[in-house]
Amino acid sequence: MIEIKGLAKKFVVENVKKLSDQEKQDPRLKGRFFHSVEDVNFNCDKGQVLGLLGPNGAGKTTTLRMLSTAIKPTAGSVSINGVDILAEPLIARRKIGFLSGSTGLYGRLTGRENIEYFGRLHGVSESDLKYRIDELANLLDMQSFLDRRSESFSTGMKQKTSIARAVIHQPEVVILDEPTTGLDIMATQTVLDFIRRLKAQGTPVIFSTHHLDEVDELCDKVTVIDKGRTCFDGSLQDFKALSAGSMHESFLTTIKGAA
Ligand SMILES: Nc1ncnc2c1ncn2[C@@H]1O[C@H](COP(=O)(O)OP(=O)(O)OP(=O)(O)O)[C@@H](O)[C@H]1O
Repeated sequence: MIEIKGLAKKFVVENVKKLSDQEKQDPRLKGRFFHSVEDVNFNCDKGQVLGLLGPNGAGKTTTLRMLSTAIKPTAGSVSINGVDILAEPLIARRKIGFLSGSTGLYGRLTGRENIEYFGRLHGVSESDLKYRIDELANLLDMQSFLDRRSESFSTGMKQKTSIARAVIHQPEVVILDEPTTGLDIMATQTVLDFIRRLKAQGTPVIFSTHHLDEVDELCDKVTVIDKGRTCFDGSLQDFKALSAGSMHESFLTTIKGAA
């Protein structure tokens, strides 16, 4: 179980002139600080999949980067199965599998070598590593390119390799930032099936997306963030019930309600 309470993150703005017009008018800009995330709350239980939604710039990536321990919150708490990630970041890091939107692979290494490298960093034994990589390559349909240098990979190949790398150590919680962005229909389905399998194994999965059909297909829970604040947090059924029409209408209702 992962529990997020009152999460906040502000960044120093070096030069206000460099902000976009939208950011200059954003109420989160306060003096020298841009408060990207102001008050985010949600939790995700064993075997649940949570879809994190929100307009561009809402604070989804900043939130997920805090959960992954990549950046430190200004305020709030995150606990994973009772471990406070701020108090014990090293222990927490082993419990988390994180796919960032900009995860770079080492181009000179093959897909397999990239995954092995991360596995070793996480202390996975050599025998487990071989077994796990074979298993992940099967699940993510990677056999045809696994032993090629990753510099020549397509977007889908890179994303599958990055996902395998993120979960090589069998984390207790999986966090994926827009895992299907830029993927074709087949690769998207492979990634969605993979998330479904994590759920079946009891692993909580939190993923951000702009695709409401994916949320409908996979999620038990929905959290909507707008301007750095949680404006909806509930079950998929409750989210759908916000509107008699489509999920798009439900989404717009949560955003309008927050305005
Ligand atoms: N290091 C930083 N310094 C200053 N501002 C930042 C920094 N990182 C993010 N921001 C700002 O915080 C806001 C939230 O950004 P974030 O990337 O979390 O949004 P998002 O919801 O993931 O958006 P998208 O859907 O477009 O990916 C944006 O206005 C962004 O420019």
